[in-house]
Parts: sequence; C-alpha cells; structure tokens
Amino acid sequence: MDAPTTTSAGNGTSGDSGGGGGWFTPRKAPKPSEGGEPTQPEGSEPEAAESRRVSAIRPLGRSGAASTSAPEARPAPEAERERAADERIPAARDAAEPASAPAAAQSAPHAPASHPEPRPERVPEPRQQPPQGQPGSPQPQAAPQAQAQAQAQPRPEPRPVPQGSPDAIRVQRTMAEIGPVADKVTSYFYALLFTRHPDLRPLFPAAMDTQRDRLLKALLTAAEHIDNTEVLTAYLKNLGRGHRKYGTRPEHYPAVGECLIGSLSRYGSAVWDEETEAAWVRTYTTISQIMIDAAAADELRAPAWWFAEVVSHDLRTPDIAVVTVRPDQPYPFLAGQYTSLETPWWPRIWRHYSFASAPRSDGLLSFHVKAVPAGWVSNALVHHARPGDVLRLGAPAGSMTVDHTTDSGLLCLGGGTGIAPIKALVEDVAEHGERRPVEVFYGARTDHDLYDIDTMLRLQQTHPWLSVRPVVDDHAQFPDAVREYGPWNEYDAYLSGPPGMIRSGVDALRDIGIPAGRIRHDSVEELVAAAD
Ligand SMILES: NC(=O)C1=CN([C@@H]2O[C@H](COP(=O)(O)OP(=O)(O)OC[C@H]3O[C@@H](n4cnc5c(N)ncnc54)[C@H](O)[C@@H]3O)[C@@H](O)[C@H]2O)C=CC1
Repeated sequence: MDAPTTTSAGNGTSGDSGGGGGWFTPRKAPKPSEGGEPTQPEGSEPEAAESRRVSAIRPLGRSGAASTSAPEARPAPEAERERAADERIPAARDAAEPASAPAAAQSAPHAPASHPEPRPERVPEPRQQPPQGQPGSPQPQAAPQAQAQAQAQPRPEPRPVPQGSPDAIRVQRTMAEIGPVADKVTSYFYALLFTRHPDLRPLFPAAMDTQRDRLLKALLTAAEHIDNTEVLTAYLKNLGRGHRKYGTRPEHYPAVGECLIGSLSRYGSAVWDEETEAAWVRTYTTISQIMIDAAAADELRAPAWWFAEVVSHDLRTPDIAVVTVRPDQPYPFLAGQYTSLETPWWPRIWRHYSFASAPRSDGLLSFHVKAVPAGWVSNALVHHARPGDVLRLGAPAGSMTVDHTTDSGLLCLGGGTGIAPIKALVEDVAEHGERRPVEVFYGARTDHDLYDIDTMLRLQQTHPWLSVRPVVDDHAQFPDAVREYGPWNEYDAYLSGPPGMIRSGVDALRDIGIPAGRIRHDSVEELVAAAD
C-alpha cells in the first residue's frame, strides 16, 4: 500500500501511489521532429494524440519559488483546433494482459495445521446493532415500496460543494467534473504521454491496468488535500521518494504535467477556463516541486532500490509462503512498516508487503505472501520464487509503528496475512524491554488459515505481557471479537488485514470508544491497489 500507514483520522494519504511519472511543470510542446507527437503509444489510437497546449509554467528548480508563481499568459487558444482532434479515446491497450499472468492460486486441499491449544474464539452471532449515528451503524431501512421507487428512478448523487482556497475550489470542481469519466481521462492521459514522450514508456510496466488507477488516485488524493499542507506534503514526499525506484527524474515531471493538463482540460471542458488552468498550474507546480525535492534529499541517504536475494521459502499452506530475503546492503526500517517489492518475472510491477519481523541482527527480511487469484506478484512469490532468486525492494514506508515514548497497551487485530506486521510489532515491544500489555486478535476464516499461530503462541509463552487470541470467523465479523474484552481505553489500536476488515475494524473500535487518533492502519486505498 503504499499504505500511508495512518491513523484512522488520517484518511490514508501517504504512500507511493505508483504513477510512473509525477506531477508537473509543463513546458512547451515538443516538435514532431523531436519525436514528441507522431509515435503511437502501444495499442492506442494514433488520432488521439492531440490535446491543447498548456500555459508556460515555472521551470523546475530547487528554490521552491515556482510553487507560488502565477503562470504566464496563455498563448492564443489553440485549444479549439486541438479539441477538434478525433474524439475517440485511445484504447487502454495494457489493460488486457491476463493471459500472461501466472496461473491463479492453487486450490489443492492441505493438511490441517496442528495447533490445538488454545481453542480459537468463535465470533458470536451478530449482536445488537450499535445506536444510530454511531460509526458502523446501519442506515434505516427504507420501506420496500419506497426502495423500489428509488431503484426505478435513480437520482444523481448531489455533488459536494467545493470548499477552500480559490485554487482548491477550482481543482475540486474539475475533479468533480471528470469523476464520472475518470477512466477515459486516465486512458487519454497515458496515450498523450506515450505518444509525446515515448522515451518514458519503459519506466512503466508492460501492463498498465493497475498503474492507470494508481496515478489517478494519487491525483485525486493530492487534489483532495490541496489546502491541507501538512498532510499533502507528507503524502507527496513519500510519493516523490517512492518514484525513485521507477527511474523518475525531474525532467519527467513537465511531460507528465503537460499531458495531465491536456487530459483534464479535454474532459473537464465544462468547467475549464483560464483561471482553472492557472489554478492547476500552480497546484501541480507545487506538487511536483515537493516530490522532486523529496527525491533529491532521499538520494543523498539511500539507494533508489535494493537487490534482495531469496534465502528461504517456506510454503505454509498451498497458497501462503513466508519468503525471507537478504538485501545487498543494509536496509533500515521500523517494525510495522512495509516495502515495495518487484520480482524478476514481472519487471516494473511493484507490490507492497509488510515486514513480518522487527529489524534483525542478521539483516534478513521476511514477508508473508498469499497468492491471490490472478495476482501476478503474489503468485510469482508463492509458486515460483526459490532461494537464489533476486528481487528488488523499494524504500520502507508506513507509520504503523510503535510509539515507544508512551506505555499505553497495544490492541492488535491481524486478519489473515495481516498478522505479519503485528508479529513485527510484538517483537519490537519485546526488544525494547517494555512490559506494556499487548493483546493480539488473530483472525482467519478457518483453523487451517491460522498459518502462523504456532509462532504467535510461542511468543505468548515467552512474554507474559502478551496475549494472543485466535479468532476463526468466516462471516466478516472478526473485529467484533474485541467487544467481548477490554476495557480498551488505555490502548492504542493497530489494524492489519484485508481492506474490509480494516474498515469494519475501525468502526468497531470507534464504537467501543477508542478515538480515531489512537487507531493505526495502513491506507485502505493502497491495500486495495496492492492486493495482488
Ligand atoms: N499492513 C497491512 O494492513 C497488511 C494487510 N494485508 C492484507 O491482508 C489481507 C489478507 O488476506 P487473507 O489472508 O486472504 O485474509 P482473509 O480474507 O482470509 O481474512 C482474514 C480475516 O479477516 C476477516 N475479514 C475479512 N474481510 C472482512 C471484512 N470485510 N470485515 C470484517 N472482517 C473481515 C476474515 O473473517 C478473517 O477472520 C490481504 O488483503 C493483504 O493485502 C497483509 C499484510 C499486511
């Protein structure tokens, strides 16, 4: 994910969202003779390459002055001519490569795990619903007739009224306008980018399906937080650092920005005017500057990526492996963080995996990987990786880490392979010699899915402050198990697992009185993006 690990209040806004380019300082359009126009992007329609040009934007620099400069006057509107370009949207060529994906996860039955003690909790039958208005409260049921009418006459969702600075309002207005055609905007954006800047194509994966979504999500997130300098800066710094592993360089940002503006102006034409363009120019000049500066600072202290050799591969179930690697140089990280990982079988496709241990003296790193159907990276890691294979790792990220300045207890919910970072947190507390209570709820759909219960129970035996409760539940009510225990008012909460579990876990924890600021988890959006 480039999951901003975040507190629940934080909206999930950090992380590297993976667009191979970045944001922008548009520059003048390349001439055809420079290879900027005519080349057709792979699989896209050649006619779609035209888009309107963008106002001049401050050149990239390190001073940051660009971020507040107003754009120069726009050149005469070529837009009309360019808008007349073919209306067809280039096909998203890369969206369809499933044939080359590894086989879906194996489904052979496996031997039952042998960890009879203690008996897992069984989640009770659905309990009384929380009061209305509480997080997680069900909405009142409409009468069947009214429901039928509502279905028969769907009404468009009312658009939220944009709020904030004038630039933020214009940016949000554009986002609202392009929201319904986001997929077209993204396809068009990449067609422009690869047509005008074919040299950038090798920075992106062969298959662009996930990549396309990620870039747009990064855009939405940045736009959403444009007035929230603190959150936006943290997010963009992480994004900028994360882009180093793709080979992104400062000179790529103008190209991306130019094509982004071209796409937005085309699909947001109903709200697009000079002021809107100027607002986008200012906004993304700021954005690109933060990313470029963060990448430059990171370059002074860390490599863009690490090579890491697989040293062991332990198949715990037919579809879950514990993969341990040795990085080629020291890899500093904190327990609870995650990394991006690329396999040799799917170049430039990166996925996030949480570290399954606190930093070890031998420098080895472990990951728990579950092969999911059609999951390229996960299947490669579970079914193909063997000792001796060399992976690449990006920088560590995430803030789901233990605050050692307090002695609050830790309430940890780990669902499925989400137990991996929870185990790392437990080890971290143990290594700090603390005696703070740590209560782990380990959720799985069946007993057999509790693939790491033996390790967790061993830790429990060693550490009297640790309690581990396996919870077997196939009804997506695993987080409800915490309601049976407590009180939790002296605890910080950590959630790790499937996105749905995190969402309902946050609701359950808020419902029992844990403030949002004390609930930590990786970004749900990023977890969704990283799911294969
Ligand atoms: N840092 C993190 O947050 C990490 C997240 N993960 C994610 O965890 C997931 C693990 O997948 P699996 O092992 O297949 O888990 P799973 O689907 O088998 O579910 C694990 C547990 O969560 C519960 N659960 C699932 N969906 C739920 C929902 N909507 N509401 C409430 N409870 C729900 C299940 O009942 C089960 O007890 C993956 O999506 C992976 O990306 C993995 C490692 C770290």
